[in-house]
Amino acid sequence: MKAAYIHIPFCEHICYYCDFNKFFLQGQPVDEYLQSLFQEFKMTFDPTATKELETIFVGGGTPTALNERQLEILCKGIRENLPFTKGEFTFEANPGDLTKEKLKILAHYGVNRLSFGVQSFNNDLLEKIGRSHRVQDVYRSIEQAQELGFENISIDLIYALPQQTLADFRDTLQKALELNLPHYSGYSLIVEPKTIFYNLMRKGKLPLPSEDEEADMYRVLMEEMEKKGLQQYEISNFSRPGYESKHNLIYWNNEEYYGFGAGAHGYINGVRYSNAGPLKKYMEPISEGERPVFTENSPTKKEMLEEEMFLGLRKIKGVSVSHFQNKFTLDPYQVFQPAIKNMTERGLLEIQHDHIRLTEKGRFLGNEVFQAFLLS
Ligand SMILES: C[S@@+](CC[C@H](N)C(=O)[O-])C[C@H]1O[C@@H](n2cnc3c(N)ncnc32)[C@H](O)[C@@H]1O
Ligand SMILES: C[S@@+](CC[C@H](N)C(=O)[O-])C[C@H]1O[C@@H](n2cnc3c(N)ncnc32)[C@H](O)[C@@H]1O
Ligand code: SF4
Repeated sequence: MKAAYIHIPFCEHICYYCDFNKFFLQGQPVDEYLQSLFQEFKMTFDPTATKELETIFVGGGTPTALNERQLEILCKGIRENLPFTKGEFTFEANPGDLTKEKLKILAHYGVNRLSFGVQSFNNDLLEKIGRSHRVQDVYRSIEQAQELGFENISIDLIYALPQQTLADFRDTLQKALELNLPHYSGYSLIVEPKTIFYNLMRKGKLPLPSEDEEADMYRVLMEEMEKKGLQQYEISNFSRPGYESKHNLIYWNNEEYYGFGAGAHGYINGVRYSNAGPLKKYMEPISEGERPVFTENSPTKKEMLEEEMFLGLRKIKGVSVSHFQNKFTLDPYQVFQPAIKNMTERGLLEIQHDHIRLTEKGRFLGNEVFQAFLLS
């Protein structure tokens, strides 16, 4: 394992679309939570399997919702408990909550990549989706971060938001690209059960763009990124060469990683697991010296073959046939013969030298392609 994900499940407000594991910050036992995290590092980390981590990703929730004191404790605890010297160290940040002091703390502890949850450059839309930050906060936070020497900065955008038009999305994209950042993510809105948006949708009160409009937005996203020299390297991710997210590539390459924190998932020594999400259920076992694992599953060979394909096909480069053969001593063309044939005939998949990959049309219908790779 050369990657670690660390989950900070606190937010200063709850966005209408979000179903990640998170709790309203006020009144939460944040200090205790951080101590539990460090205990979890100690009881989970396997020094024989990992000499040095190559990537650390601190996500949430909102890691930057912690106050300065807590943020410093978190960074210090990470550096004291996990072996890491020179790799990619990402923190997710909410544009509104990142003060100069907090940025200085992150810089001091070697954080070298920031991923901002910007979502949109339209203040009306930001309000409608329940964000607390406004466009001005984005500019301020990014400027401050750059002044302090952060240059590997990414922003997340969401499209197909309620009442969003193609013209609006174009405008957001243009403003995002004017910032000249080395990395962008563009996600289409997923209306997840138990979110405020889901309830509105059930009542018929969520005016979403049509599927065609959503596809148009995705097309424009890809076109505009390309025009700016940002290479698409995954269905939703674009970067200047060399600025791909190394951490996320580890997921798509179907490699193992540690997952620490409430609700985090990990993949260690052949076992995929997820931690308990509720804070009490996460912290209690740890206080008794046990890992807070909630679900555990050791993928069978068949599941591993499937995962290799549907994770790998998310990358624009696709799945390397020779790597697949070396890893599994099986030929993907044989294992997945019907799926490859069918999806190629439908123009959703193509073979390029050593790689099996989605066609441009396939990128719009990724889920359909991934499903075809489930072995019966
Ligand atoms: C879990 S959030 C954490 C980042 C930080 N808390 C923030 O919101 O700024 C990570 C990213 O996932 C994306 N995301 C979250 N919920 C989504 C949804 N329902 N549909 C599409 N994208 C979503 C957003 O772009 C968000 O920035
Ligand atoms: C949606 S992605 C956004 C990544 C961002 N676009 C970037 O380039 O760095 C990040 C979110 O995925 C979730 N996530 C990532 N890895 C995770 C893991 N191992 N366990 C649980 N959640 C994870 C977290 O909610 C995190 O905030
Ligand atoms: S999108 Fe980010 S800030 Fe909003 S509720 Fe989810 S984790 Fe918190």
